[in-house]
Amino acid sequence: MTVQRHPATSTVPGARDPLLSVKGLSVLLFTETATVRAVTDVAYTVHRGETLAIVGESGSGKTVMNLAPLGLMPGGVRAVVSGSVRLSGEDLTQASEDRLMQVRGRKVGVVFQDPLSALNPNRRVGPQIEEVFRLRLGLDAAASHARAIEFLRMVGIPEPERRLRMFPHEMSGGMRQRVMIAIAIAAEPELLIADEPTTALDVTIQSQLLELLMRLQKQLGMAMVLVTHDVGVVARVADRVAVMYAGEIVELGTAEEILKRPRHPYTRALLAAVPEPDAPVGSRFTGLSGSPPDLSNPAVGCAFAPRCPLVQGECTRATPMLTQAEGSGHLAACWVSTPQVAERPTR
Ligand SMILES: Nc1ncnc2c1ncn2[C@@H]1O[C@H](COP(=O)(O)OP(=O)(O)OP(=O)(O)O)[C@@H](O)[C@H]1O
Repeated sequence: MTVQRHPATSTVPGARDPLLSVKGLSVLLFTETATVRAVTDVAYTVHRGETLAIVGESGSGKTVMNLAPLGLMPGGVRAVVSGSVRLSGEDLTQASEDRLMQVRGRKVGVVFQDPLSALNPNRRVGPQIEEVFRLRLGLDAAASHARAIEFLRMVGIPEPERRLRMFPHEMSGGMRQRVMIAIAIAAEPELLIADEPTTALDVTIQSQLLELLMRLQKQLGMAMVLVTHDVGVVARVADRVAVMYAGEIVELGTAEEILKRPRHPYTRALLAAVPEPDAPVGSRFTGLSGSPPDLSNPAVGCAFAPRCPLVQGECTRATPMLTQAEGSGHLAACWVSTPQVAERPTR
């Protein structure tokens, strides 16, 4: 087996420079009818070998935050990215399109929710995987074929030679997702971004795929950013959690802190229906009453204020910045729950 851990992954999270360091990241999307402030001034880090879960309601900016800096915007919408996104020190916001393509293939692997949209339905699976090894690693046809078999085995697909001859629609959803995972890790990336990788599957398959991701992460020494709606997944997999609301990170801390002692009223509301910190996989965050704000027309103050049970005067006057609570590494952006919170400069 040629697959090995990245050498630096014996690092304890926090002990060295982060693998990914995001600062002041904002993303504007220009649609035909509006300018959407999809992500506003977010900052976070991901250390080697660590798993950061990103949670938040639909439309809160989780996908755009992760994919726009890599030049991957669904629907071909024009995205303007500002701030810095450093991967092993290299600022991706300054990278050329060619360089981003290399980064996507070799340094960062991406697994999407729907593998059917990422696989070509008209081609057998084998050539699609083999192509990845040829293009990303420069292997010849025989070596690519051997590697494809090796990687299908690694992601738990039995009889890989036979599966390589199948079309995507001949496989189950879980198996297709395993194929996507094999493609994402083909170049043994340092970072795996998994955007709701198990959402469309039944709970047993979800659990198996999570086990697989956790095993591969250890084996390859990858860091993982996992976008999820499932509190059970967070409890099982995440080291740290970032909670997003209306394009902003409103709370950031260890999984234990966030699940046991959430500070932001939004996080508390999300967790309300599943308060046990060791919720089983399949326990989704709740639907909250009210709707998130229109990101093409942001209001003054805290974006959650119109839905917040703790709202007070300050909340509709100024935007709270993500601020560390005294004596902990746990950050929240809330005037009420985090007394030392700072005001965000006007946008
Ligand atoms: N291709 C696109 N064209 C126009 N607007 C988009 C596009 N993709 C995302 N957006 C907008 O950007 C904002 C953030 O969307 P994003 O997909 O990042 O949210 P999300 O939190 O990942 O949601 P979900 O959990 O449903 O995947 C939303 O207002 C969304 O409508």
